[in-house]
Amino acid sequence: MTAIILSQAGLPLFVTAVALVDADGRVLVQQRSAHRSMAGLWEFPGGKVEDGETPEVALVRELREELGIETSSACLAPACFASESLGDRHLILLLYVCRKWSGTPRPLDSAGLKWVRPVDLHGLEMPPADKPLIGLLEALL
Ligand SMILES: Nc1nc2c([nH]c(=O)n2[C@@H]2O[C@H](COP(=O)(O)OP(=O)(O)OP(=O)(O)O)[C@@H](O)[C@H]2O)c(=O)[nH]1
Repeated sequence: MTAIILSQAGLPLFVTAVALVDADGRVLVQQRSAHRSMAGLWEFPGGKVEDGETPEVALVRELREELGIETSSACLAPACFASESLGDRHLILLLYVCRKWSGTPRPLDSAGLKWVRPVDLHGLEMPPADKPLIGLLEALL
């Protein structure tokens, strides 16, 4: 059982993200653009869960906004999560796996996209919260 630690600033920050997996077993990552925190790092597409949203609804929205693709909650399989301090907030990062969507991903809100084999995620510069997720994802895919 994992305890969720509340920061003094309030509730943890819930972020929902996805490993889109293609027919060759590769995973899509996007590069954070220059104007954002952690610029240049590679991350899984996704974002903050807004008030009134489930993590799945938020992820469907984020994939439309960030990549221009369509999927549905039923196509999002919960995979693993990370629990990491961001300093002033505590991040809970929920990672899903998705193998079914329509459209071709485009970098609508990032500096670029690339498809990588799960083992090659270890060689990418990713946010600290993502590091423990890589091995878990490798074991699942
Ligand atoms: N989408 C996504 N966010 C991640 C990952 N790993 C990770 O630490 N995060 C963090 O989760 C938050 C996601 O917020 P967001 O994508 O909705 O918004 P944002 O980048 O504009 O946030 P910002 O205010 O930190 O710049 C960011 O603080 C981001 O750094 C990841 O793999 N994917």
